[in-house]
Amino acid sequence: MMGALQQQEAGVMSGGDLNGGLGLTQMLLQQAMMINGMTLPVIAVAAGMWWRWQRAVVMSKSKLRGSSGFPLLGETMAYMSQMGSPLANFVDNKAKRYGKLFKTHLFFQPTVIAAEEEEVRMIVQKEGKLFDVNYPTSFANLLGPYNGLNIVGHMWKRMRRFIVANVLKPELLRERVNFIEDMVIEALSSWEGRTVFVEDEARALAFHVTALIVLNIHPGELNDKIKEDMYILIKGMFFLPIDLPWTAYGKGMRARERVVKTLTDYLESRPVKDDIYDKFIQTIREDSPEDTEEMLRGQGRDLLTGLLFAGHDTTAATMVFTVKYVGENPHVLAEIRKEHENVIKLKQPGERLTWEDCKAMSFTQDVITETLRLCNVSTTTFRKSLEDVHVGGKLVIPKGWMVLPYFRSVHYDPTFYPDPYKFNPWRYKEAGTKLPFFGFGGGARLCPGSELARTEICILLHHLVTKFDSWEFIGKDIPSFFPFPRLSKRLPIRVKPRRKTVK
Ligand code: HEM
Repeated sequence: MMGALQQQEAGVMSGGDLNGGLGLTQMLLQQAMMINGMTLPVIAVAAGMWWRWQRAVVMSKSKLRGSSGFPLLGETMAYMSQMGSPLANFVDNKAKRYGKLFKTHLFFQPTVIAAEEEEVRMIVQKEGKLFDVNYPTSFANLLGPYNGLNIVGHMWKRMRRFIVANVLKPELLRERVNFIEDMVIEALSSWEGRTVFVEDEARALAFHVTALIVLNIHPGELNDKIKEDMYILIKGMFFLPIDLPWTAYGKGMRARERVVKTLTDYLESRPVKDDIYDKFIQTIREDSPEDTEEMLRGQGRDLLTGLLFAGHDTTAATMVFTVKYVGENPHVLAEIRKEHENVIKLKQPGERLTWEDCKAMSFTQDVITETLRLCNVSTTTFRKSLEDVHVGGKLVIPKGWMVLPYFRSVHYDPTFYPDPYKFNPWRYKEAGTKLPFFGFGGGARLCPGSELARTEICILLHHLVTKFDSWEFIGKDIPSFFPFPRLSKRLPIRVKPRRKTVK
């Protein structure tokens, strides 16, 4: 006669439902409890000890110093709790204790964090050789499996080449400058005499620019629909992938379904074809003739979703913090205004701002760099080691570990940035040499949208400082930095019109 366990296995194996729907695991648990009330706690303790031992074995492979924290969670909670603060408490404290290259255990993975400039640079520069991207599963689920941040090797190189040559090429972006300027002028035309929430304005502006460049659509109903769902989707990316109706991730997944449907409907009915989507699909079709139509469409859609994500919230957050820092520092406002008024003086009446003007305004560019240094849009990025990495003959990063090059620590390192919490755009000129800056990442994955983002912010600043004398902050805003830099009140301001006009 078959024992109870064998019968269960037979039932499960044959897809049967012998015990009113009970699965094998539940039956095993039930039996364990029936045998002895003490068995379950014993199994739990033994499993915990085995797991700790396993983890200790894995962690000991790296000769770095560090700690592995609690069972299962490791040091994830401590790491996450610092994310809302502008300061890297967790990383700084660990670096003080263990050195600037240390080991820990995060998101169920043995991890090395690099907080020293030299190692941070090495990690981003060895992309595809010693390291590859390793973004959380929630990114792939919400942005789509073919999005640029989750693909590697040939597929990634092909997508990147395409983006650089067809989407973010300076010649193409040059043509968009008038459109960006028109949008800024229109937005600012209603700012006088009311409280303006800069975050709302910046998010709308940055989204409209990205949507025009990526989808070729202008502000309107379709644009608003995608924008609202993209906000929900993006929020979900930074939480554990637990798909329940009330979790941020679950809401993000529903928003993704809506974005995919909206995009699919739009792509089928759009009046002008031969756009980014079509060109990309054509590129892949020629390169990988074995890909099915469904795969091609998926890759096309994920390219669009990935760009909509990468392009707008990052830029919007930087706009908001630029307005905050410039408004709080009258001497910076005066200097930036001088630079922008000089540009106006050299122009004929009615002549427009150009891409070249923006690139040539060095103080403005330093203001943007300083904002990105302080406001932490990108605190780190996610990598994994492709092979054992040795430093000084010691195995420090074993193959397959998660690696976080910590940009924020470099940006706040007083060796490079004296008085690091001070907003000081002059530091770039004074330093003489190039300061280490990872606001747009580094190496082969360096942000291809940096010039577009800088131009958008420059145009916003141009009209802000030449139309308004200053802006007053309404109430006290509290900054938070997770998942993106935000201000608790969305930066409400009241502008003071400019009394003096140039020329
Ligand atoms: C201030 C605004 C922005 C910031 C701070 C920013 C930051 C970054 C960073 C740090 C990375 C590197 C990620 C990594 O190494 O894992 C990156 C990649 C990327 N960014 Fe940006 N970005 C901004 C604006 C934009 C814009 C406007 C676009 C385009 C519309 C864009 C498109 C991309 C793309 C496609 C990638 C992936 C590149 C690759 O994997 O090869 N970004 N960005």
